[in-house]
Amino acid sequence: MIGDTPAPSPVSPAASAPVPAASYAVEGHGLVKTFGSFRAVDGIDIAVPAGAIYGVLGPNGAGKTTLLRTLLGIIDPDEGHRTLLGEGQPLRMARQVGYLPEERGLYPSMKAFEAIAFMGALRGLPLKEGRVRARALLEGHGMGASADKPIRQLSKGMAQTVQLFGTIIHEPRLIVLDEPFSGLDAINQEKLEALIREQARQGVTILFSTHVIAHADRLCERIAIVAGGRIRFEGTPGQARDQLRSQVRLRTRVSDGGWRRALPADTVAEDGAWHFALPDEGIEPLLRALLDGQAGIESLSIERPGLHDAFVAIAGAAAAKQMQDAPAPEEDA
Ligand SMILES: Nc1ncnc2c1ncn2[C@@H]1O[C@H](COP(=O)(O)OP(=O)(O)OP(=O)(O)O)[C@@H](O)[C@H]1O
Repeated sequence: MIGDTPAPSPVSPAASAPVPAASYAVEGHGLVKTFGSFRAVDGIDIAVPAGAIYGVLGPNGAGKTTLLRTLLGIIDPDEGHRTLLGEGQPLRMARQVGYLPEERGLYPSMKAFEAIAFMGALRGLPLKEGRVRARALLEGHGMGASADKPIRQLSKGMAQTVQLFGTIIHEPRLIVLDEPFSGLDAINQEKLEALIREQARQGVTILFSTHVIAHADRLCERIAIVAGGRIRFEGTPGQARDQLRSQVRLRTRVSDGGWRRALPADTVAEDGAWHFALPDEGIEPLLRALLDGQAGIESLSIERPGLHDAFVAIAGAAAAKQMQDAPAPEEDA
């Protein structure tokens, strides 16, 4: 579910109306970053629409962190150029960006609200204002009792939430989160998803990397699937799924008859059921043949492929094996 954030229309990229350049919060063109002879980012074009929740999805070592750092201006590309909030020199926009790096780190003896205010100060927010906002953020998210506790007394999930609050305290226009869900339990993952949606509702652009398909599926209006330093797919999760055909599972009481000629050529019999991809013409002609032939339909299901199936088809089974899937949280608050 994408919350109340306006989503781009779910049409194929070819049919999409061109988005005006100013509507992109982040753009990268022909980006290449090598470490020695290794191309960690190998010719990437990316455009993140302003206001979108955008996921960069890929296995460990795919180049996600290097891509995010390159887009942010933390490292310079060997080739290509990027634009952050319309600015060709990304670091100039640092105060309007919130960045949660993959390596987390807070001063253990600092109080939670001070840590948040301190991170805001690094992005230009006056400390006094930061302290007020930090307390409000903590209280607003049920963590008021932890405001004066030193970081070392917080649980890992709470400390990560504090760092996240420090990432957004200066009210950035763009939030970039590198693997924000890793190390969080299901409840804190759910809270983080809610926070991301809340920011997006306020018009903030969210760009995050993940190797958990379920998060991208639930949150993102658009995704880029990255493997081996390249983008293998870019579009909506629905468009990714559309790369595969829906799968039909049919059980019949009668096992043979003239109606079997109507089964598609790719049909396989397994576990007492017929399995095949949904034909282009739909299920209706087959249904007619089954009814006319008195096949005795016991069950029929048509399943749309999940994003995980699409990921396997796009990035390959080896890359998919390295993806870690998380349990789906309960419905959103
Ligand atoms: N500073 C560096 N020097 C040498 N190699 C690097 C450097 N940074 C990244 N790499 C290599 O580039 C590749 C891509 O790394 P990157 O961290 O961008 O991937 P990732 O998709 O974010 O994966 P992970 O989630 O594991 O960090 C990896 O093989 C990594 O070892």
